[in-house]
Amino acid sequence: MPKIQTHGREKPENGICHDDSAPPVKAKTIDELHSLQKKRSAPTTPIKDGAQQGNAAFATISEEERQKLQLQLQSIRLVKHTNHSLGAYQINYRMESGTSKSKVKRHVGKYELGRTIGEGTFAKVRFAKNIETGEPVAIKILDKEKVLKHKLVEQVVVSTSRA
Ligand SMILES: Nc1ncnc2c1ncn2[C@@H]1O[C@H](COP(=O)(O)OP(=O)(O)OP(=O)(O)O)[C@@H](O)[C@H]1O
Repeated sequence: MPKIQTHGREKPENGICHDDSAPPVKAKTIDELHSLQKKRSAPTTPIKDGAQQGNAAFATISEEERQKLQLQLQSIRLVKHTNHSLGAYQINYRMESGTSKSKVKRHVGKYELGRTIGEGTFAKVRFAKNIETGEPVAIKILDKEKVLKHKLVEQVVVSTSRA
């Protein structure tokens, strides 16, 4: 096999090879070297308006793409908001109480509502405590819409009058 020629190259010092392809750095002090490194790593891609408004993530994409991304972000936020503040129980409770309040009631009369302990087809059952006596009870919260839809009002009236 023919030997590979290494014209113009000196023998490696101490067996260590050097990459001589890059031009030598002309810096005499550490500060000069740092400023040269900063200049080299500066962005070369032209920055659009978005970056100037502090929106660097959208700096190198088109206006149409930016709008699409913003829409996606908004819908993600909406889903998160819905999960946190509009759980099934809360919707049911608002229907049952007949109000359009966005806050969930923590009290029903003298009862302080606690965690949900069961769920049926038309109702949720929550743990509650009588704030006067401390007596624990189970409170059934009916889904008004479902009760009306299935014409169960009479049944509900009968069962509550028995209790
Ligand atoms: N007094 C109670 N104490 C403790 N848990 C209860 C009480 N009443 C109901 N639960 C719990 O709540 C769940 C839902 O009760 P609910 O009466 O609404 O429905 P269900 O009769 O069990 O079911 P469905 O309405 O679908 O026939 C029950 O399965 C039970 O686990």
